[in-house]
Amino acid sequence: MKKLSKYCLSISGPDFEQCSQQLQLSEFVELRLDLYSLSEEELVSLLKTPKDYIATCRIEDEKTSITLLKKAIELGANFIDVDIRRTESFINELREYSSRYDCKLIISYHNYKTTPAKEELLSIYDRGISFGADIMKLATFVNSESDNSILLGLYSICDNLVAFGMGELGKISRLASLYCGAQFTYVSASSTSTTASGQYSYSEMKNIISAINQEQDKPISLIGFMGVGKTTVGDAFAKQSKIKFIDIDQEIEKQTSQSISSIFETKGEDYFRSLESKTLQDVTTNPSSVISCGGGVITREENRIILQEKTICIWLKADVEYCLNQIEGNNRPLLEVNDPLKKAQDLYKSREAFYKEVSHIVINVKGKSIAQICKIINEKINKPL
Ligand SMILES: O=C1C[C@@](O)(C(=O)O)C[C@@H](O)[C@@H]1O
Ligand SMILES: [Mg+2]
Repeated sequence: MKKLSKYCLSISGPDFEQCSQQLQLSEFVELRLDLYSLSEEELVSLLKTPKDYIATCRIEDEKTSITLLKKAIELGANFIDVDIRRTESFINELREYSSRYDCKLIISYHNYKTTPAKEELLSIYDRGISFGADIMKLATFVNSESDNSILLGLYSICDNLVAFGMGELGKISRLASLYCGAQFTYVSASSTSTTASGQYSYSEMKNIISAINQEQDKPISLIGFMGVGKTTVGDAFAKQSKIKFIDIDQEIEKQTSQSISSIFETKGEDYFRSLESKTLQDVTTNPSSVISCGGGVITREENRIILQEKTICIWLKADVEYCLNQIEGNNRPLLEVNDPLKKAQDLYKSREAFYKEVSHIVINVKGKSIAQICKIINEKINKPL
């Protein structure tokens, strides 16, 4: 099945103009056919919308409801929502009809007063599934925090479930359900056009989730001592994730047509650090990339601010001996001294606190393969939504 948006905007209407306006807001909507007053022509135009939608009709009269829902099925509904309290023949007829089209069946249970005990909800769930529900929806009124636990606890037992609480106290379960396994959650067009109590508006829900996931639109930066494997890991991770790889040192060498050692030699470390800052500032504007930094990038405050605020900063951590071992034979200008180990240890000591301060994620790399490190990065940065 096609991947749906996580937010199902319940269109409250009631007239055609309002429906059309609200429809603009989301790629996935619920058409509450019982709430609108539309002409035949307007209804057909609404049901022909290219958006993904659930058609719901809570009109008592089963005949009228069946006619409207069948029309929706014919005109492109992705789902129809049928209340479990309907007669068996009503449910069977619509299940049979929807199965002839590319339309799934949601069977829903609502309780506007309370949240029944877990056992009762489970038996309602089982009944819905046995009627042929593709998704079983349980929406109950939440009177205490423990009602939220009951509803959310069902996700660990039931598949194809959308369960959440109504009312002010249930609000949080509408958000949390997405993190428990719900395929989608219902939202409203605005705080004044909710179709049930406790719904977040579409923009509220999006804002909350993007605040939770705030790092996601940022590039990944790798910091850590020279030789720890930032370039190798960064390159491998970028290839595997099909995103851009940027190595700051390589970038500077490209731009100046000079090697890092020769920049150090001819222009000095301060000059190099300025180039590094400028490059870091430029490359951190690209969200889908991995940026491998030089080991000393954190010595400048302006760089630390950029890394912390504009990137998901990962510290690849290992002791100095391990790092020196890795770079044996490589040309590292800062270690062109009589006692490189001592120099490296001093450098590490002066930088360690900065690595720690700036990084959002720390990975101990010693004894791990590149593939293992990439896997850990993936696990740590991947958010469910
Ligand atoms: O059943 C549901 C869920 C809902 O009741 C809610 O609480 O968001 C809103 C209804 O429009 C929809 O059919
Ligand atoms: Mg490097």
